[in-house]
Amino acid sequence: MSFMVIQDLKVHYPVRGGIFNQVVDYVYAVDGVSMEFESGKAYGLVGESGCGKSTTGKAIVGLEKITSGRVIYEGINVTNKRNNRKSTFNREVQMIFQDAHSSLNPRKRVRDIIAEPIHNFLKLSPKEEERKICELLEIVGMPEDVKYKYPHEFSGGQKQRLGIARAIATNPKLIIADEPVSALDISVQAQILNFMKDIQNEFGLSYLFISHDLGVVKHMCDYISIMYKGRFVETGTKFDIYNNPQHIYTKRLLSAIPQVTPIGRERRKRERIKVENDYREQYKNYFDEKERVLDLIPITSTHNVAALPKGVI
Ligand SMILES: Nc1ncnc2c1ncn2[C@@H]1O[C@H](COP(=O)(O)OP(=O)(O)OP(=O)(O)O)[C@@H](O)[C@H]1O
Repeated sequence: MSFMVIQDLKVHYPVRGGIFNQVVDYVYAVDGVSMEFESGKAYGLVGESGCGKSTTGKAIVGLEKITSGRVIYEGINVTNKRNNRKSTFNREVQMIFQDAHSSLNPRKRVRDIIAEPIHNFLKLSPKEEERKICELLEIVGMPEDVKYKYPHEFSGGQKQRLGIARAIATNPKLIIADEPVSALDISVQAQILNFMKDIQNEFGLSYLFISHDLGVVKHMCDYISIMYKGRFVETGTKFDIYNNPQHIYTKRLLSAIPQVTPIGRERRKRERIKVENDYREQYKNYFDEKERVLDLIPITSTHNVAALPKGVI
C-alpha cells in the first residue's frame, strides 16, 4: 500500500527575453512524472545530466514550485501545504544533497544543526533533546564529542553522515537522496551507501535515490525509473530494468556501463582480498563482528567508523 503518490508532476521554468523581459519560452524540466512510494522500499531515479532528476526531488519536498500535478501523502493532497514547516509531510519526508558541506550551516555547531529539526518537529525537553542528539550521532557512527565541532572540521563522508543524522532526526518515512555520494571518494561512497542500507533496514525507511550512476542505483534500489527530458521513459523492478530493458534509451544507458570481463573480475577479487587483509591488519582493533564487505572495497562497521583514526573515512 503506497503512503505517497505523485500525480503528473510538472515543473516548467519560464525563459525570459526580449526588451520587456517577457516569457519567451519554457524549460520543461519535469514534464508529467507519476510515482508511488511504499514503505521500506528504495526507488531509483536515473538519467543523464539535465533530464530533471534533481528538480523532481526538490519539487516533491517543496523546494521547487510545481507548475501542475499533485502530491498525495497518506491519502491527503498536500501539494499546497508542503511548505508548512510543522506538517506531517515536512517531518516525514526529508532530503539529503550531494554537497553535504553547503547543506550544513558553517556557523553552527553539530549539536545545533541536528537540534534544528528536533526543535521544529518534536516536542522534547532539553534533557530528552540532548539524549536524542547523542543517539543520532551514535547511529551515524560519530562520537558524542563531535557535538561541539563545526562542519568544516569533518571529512566529506563524515559531513554526509551528519546530514543523514539531521535527516533521520524527525523519524522520517522517506528520504530523498540527491546524488548523496557522488562527491565522495569511491571507498567512502561504499561506506555511506552501506550505512544508508543499514538504516533503511533498521528504521523501515523508503528512499528516492537520485543518481546518474546505474551501479549505485542497482546496489541501492528495488524499483528504478529511467528519466529522459523531464519524463519517465521506463519504470520497473531493478531486475526488469537490468535484465529486460524495453526502452531504447534504457538500453543505451545500460550499454554505456563499462563491462567487467571474467578475468577482470577474478583479478579484482584478488586485489580486493589483498586490500581487505591489509586494511584489517592495520585497523583490526576497530572492527566489530558485524563488519560487512561491499563488492569492491572493505567496509567498516558503521558504528565503528567514528572510532577510526582520522583519514580512514
Ligand atoms: N531554476 C531554474 N531555472 C531554469 N531552468 C532550470 C532551473 N533549474 C534547473 N533548470 C533546468 O531544468 C533542467 C533539469 O535540471 P535538473 O537539475 O533537474 O537536472 P538533473 O537531471 O538533476 O541534472 P544533473 O544530474 O546534472 O544534476 C535542466 O535543463 C536545467 O538547466
